[in-house]
Amino acid sequence: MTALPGSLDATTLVVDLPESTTLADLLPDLDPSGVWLLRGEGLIGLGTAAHVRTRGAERFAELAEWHEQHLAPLARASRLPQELRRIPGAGPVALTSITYSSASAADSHLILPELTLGAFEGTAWITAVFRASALDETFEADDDDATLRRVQGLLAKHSLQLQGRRLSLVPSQRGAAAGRSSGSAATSLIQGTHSEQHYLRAVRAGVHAIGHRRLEKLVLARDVVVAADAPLAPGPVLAALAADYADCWTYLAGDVLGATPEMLVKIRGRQLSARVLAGTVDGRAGLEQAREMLLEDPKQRDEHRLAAQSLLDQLAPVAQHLQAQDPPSVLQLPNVFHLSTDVTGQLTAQTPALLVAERAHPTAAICGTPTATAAELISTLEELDRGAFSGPVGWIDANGDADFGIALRGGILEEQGTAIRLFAGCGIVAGSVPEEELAETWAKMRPMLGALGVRQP
Ligand SMILES: C=C(O[C@H]1C=CC=C(C(=O)O)[C@@H]1O)C(=O)O
Repeated sequence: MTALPGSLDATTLVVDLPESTTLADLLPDLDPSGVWLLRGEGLIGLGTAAHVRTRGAERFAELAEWHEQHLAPLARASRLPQELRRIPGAGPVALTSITYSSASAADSHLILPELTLGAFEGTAWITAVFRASALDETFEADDDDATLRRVQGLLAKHSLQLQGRRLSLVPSQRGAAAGRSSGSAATSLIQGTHSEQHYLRAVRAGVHAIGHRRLEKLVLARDVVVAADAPLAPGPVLAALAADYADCWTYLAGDVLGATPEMLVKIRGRQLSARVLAGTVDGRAGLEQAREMLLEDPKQRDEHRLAAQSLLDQLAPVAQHLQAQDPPSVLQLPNVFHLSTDVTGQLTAQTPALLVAERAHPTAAICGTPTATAAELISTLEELDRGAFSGPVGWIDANGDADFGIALRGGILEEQGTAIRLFAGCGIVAGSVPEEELAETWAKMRPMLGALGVRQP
């Protein structure tokens, strides 16, 4: 585990965004280090004050320990303006992505941005984090003018300015990040780790294993690569996702980015909630047809039931009053429809948020039932390192409030940003048809392919 040592100091200010501008509207002109946005609101991290990287079976525990030792004290030490005190994510906050598997060769990340832009229900703020070692000798922590000068310096570094309370882009910097965007880079689709034939064979083998009662469900994923002739800038790609998939959580943490419709677990004090998805119909179907195909198909209902049940079972040791919506509803997205179950509950003890996420992960929406059997078969049949794909992604604030989505409908930047590996998986149950599952993986990759300007095969 690596992190920047030295003590940290944070300042949070309430700001106004320009007229009719959301955080998402700023994205094309920014070079973010972390993003979490829903319907234009949420968090955009810029730069890095501290970056924790870790791997292996202890990755959740190590990130939780860093949170406890460094982020939690920062909240106690920094003043939060009165109107922000009840806002989740206001003040010092870290963006995180955690690998699906403990065996992954990829890092899990906790990133504390040096500057965070936040917006929630119409209130906007900025949080600046300074490393104490970087403070100049004359700086006095209680000197408001000096603090403001430091904040202005950080804003300028990220092409932003503050005039009174009004936050805006420095006009000459507009389009700076967009200059490196997917729009200006030519992109092409190339094969991922394996061929489509490999995926069809894996699904067949999965159905066979289910037929022999080794397990009830498993989720099999595949990857493709989008190559670019220049480094892709996350800002414009994320802006396109946020515009087209406003009902999904648009995310960036470490090198993973995308727009996910699935919430693994959201924590607010002792309250928790989740949105479990499983069961899919292509978005080209009409709503009425999709409702019938999802709600009245025992195969889809079974696939979904197993996913919802896995979350309830896995959270049971740390939560009480767990309630799952029944029957599930149908979630309509531009590319697909899903069966969806909202879950609510209450934590029984002060379990650290990252350890709650560890409990919840992996659900049968991305692994299977029973979990251990499915996980083992997935690693044999997929022959992929999923990295951050299908792992928890989101943010955690200093008080321990957190959003952990599941990193779906996204990709992982590679080769200094000149390539991005897209992943998609499908729940396989008895009766799954390999060709239909392959088509579903393409439907699930549609958001990223569109944002990257790649025509879908
Ligand atoms: C594993 C993925 O989606 C999961 C979430 C919703 C529906 C799913 C399905 O119907 O197979 C998957 O369980 C993915 O998008 O790669």
